[in-house]
Amino acid sequence: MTGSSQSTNSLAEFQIAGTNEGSNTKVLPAKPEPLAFNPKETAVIVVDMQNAYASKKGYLDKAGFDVSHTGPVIDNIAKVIGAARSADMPVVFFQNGWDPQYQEAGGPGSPNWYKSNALKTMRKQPELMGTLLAKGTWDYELVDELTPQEGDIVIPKTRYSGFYNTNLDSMLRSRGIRTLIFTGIATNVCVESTLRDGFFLEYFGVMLADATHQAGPKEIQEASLFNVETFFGWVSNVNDFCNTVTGTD
Ligand SMILES: NC(=O)N/C=C\C(=O)O
Repeated sequence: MTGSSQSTNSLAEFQIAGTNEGSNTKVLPAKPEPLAFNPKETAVIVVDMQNAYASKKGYLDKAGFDVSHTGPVIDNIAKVIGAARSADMPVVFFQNGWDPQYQEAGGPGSPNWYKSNALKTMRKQPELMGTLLAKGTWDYELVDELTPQEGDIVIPKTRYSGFYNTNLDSMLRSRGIRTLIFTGIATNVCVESTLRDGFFLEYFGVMLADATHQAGPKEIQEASLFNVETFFGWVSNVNDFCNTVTGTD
């Protein structure tokens, strides 16, 4: 278990006392200190595991980002999803993108028009128009290895944060969810944006470092993990999460 100071233990004990069902509470090894959570009040969030972000010839690849190391992340997310399903935790899949005419992306009146690297790539290569992040295309689809099953929740989104203009918050609140386990791509964009918005809405956010992948140089992954563990939540890993949930630790 990481973080073994007196104050660290006190935090986990304090959190256990604050949960609704103390007897179900587990303690997840995490940085900057272990985090107490109740699996019945926890959901796994899978951010944008679409071909666009995880596959060669997808949007990120075409825009010049390195996606050659996403394979292990896909495998790790599959393990997290398996553990979550075995514990009856909701699994929420996000799909990022827009209608094929890109009305939902926003035009020149939207900062998204200027900042979206998908839109910029398509403006530079007009032959790609309609192929990147457009609903109904291969690019928009979730990768084959992470296909939602009955009971999973799939939410489309049009901006980086999964809380923006979606029913995520009400869907989580109606299920009594307090803790969110984050996986997906990209760590520093949609994963971090969603975790940050969750923090403002009083969710306890945990990023699983080896179930996320950055868009940009690898230092960006470290920067995002630093931001999370220092300011917005907790950082853990796939083995610790799965072992804690399935009770093998
Ligand atoms: N899913 C993401 O983190 N997306 C990052 C960039 C983009 O969608 O342009």
